[in-house]
Amino acid sequence: MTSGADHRTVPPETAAALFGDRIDTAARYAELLAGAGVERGLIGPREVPRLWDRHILNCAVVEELVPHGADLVDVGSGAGLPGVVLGILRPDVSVVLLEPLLRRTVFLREVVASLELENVRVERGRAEEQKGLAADIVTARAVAPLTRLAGWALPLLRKDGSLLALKGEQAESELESARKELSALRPCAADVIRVGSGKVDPATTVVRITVTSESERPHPSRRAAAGRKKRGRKR
Ligand SMILES: C[S@@+](CC[C@H](N)C(=O)[O-])C[C@H]1O[C@@H](n2cnc3c(N)ncnc32)[C@H](O)[C@@H]1O
Repeated sequence: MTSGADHRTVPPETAAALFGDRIDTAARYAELLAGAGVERGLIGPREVPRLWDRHILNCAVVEELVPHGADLVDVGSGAGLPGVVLGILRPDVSVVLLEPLLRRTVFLREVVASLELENVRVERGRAEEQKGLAADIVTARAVAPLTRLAGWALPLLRKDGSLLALKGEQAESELESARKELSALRPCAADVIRVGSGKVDPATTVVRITVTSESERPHPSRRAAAGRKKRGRKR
């Protein structure tokens, strides 16, 4: 994959502070997004001047919520946000970029190879169809409404693992209206946090949903059957 230097993708000072010795790799990713990413329609041309502030840095600050050595699945990775950014910043974290669309997985594979990201791999598929993935962290940005997203992500998580959904200003109200459905999916705790204050403006809003039990909540019909069985035994 070729990439031309583009003055609009020169990293701002805040980027150097956040990425440290990974800044050159992050800058190459910005060039790939602005070049092949735009040419192939993975990112809109109008996003190029705000690639760093609105996309890369906004995703990078989520890094502080990712435990050391975590297995991370980025659902609906698209052009690699936030998964590629987190993979660049955190070589200790194993990242799976999960994306159903062929065109996007081709781009993602080229990015991973070009940036030599040994801790990142690409899986083509839909989140709700995954059987073999087990994660400590699932990330998602601009993929689906919270309840649908949680329905896909919570089964992928180990106990104490978290879904980190990057959301906009409506995060609190979205979470409040989703709470009942969330607890029916799997025992979990949820909150809204803002990360990166002083590093990005505005700070990134994340809905965090943490799985609090090993087992999945049984399907209501199975719960009813189990109840009948128990009552039957007493008689
Ligand atoms: C609006 S894009 C966002 C891409 C990227 N996360 C970002 O913030 O730029 C939504 C992405 O989710 C993917 N997607 C849609 N349904 C999905 C599913 N069921 N499982 C996994 N990914 C899905 C789409 O193919 C698309 O790449």
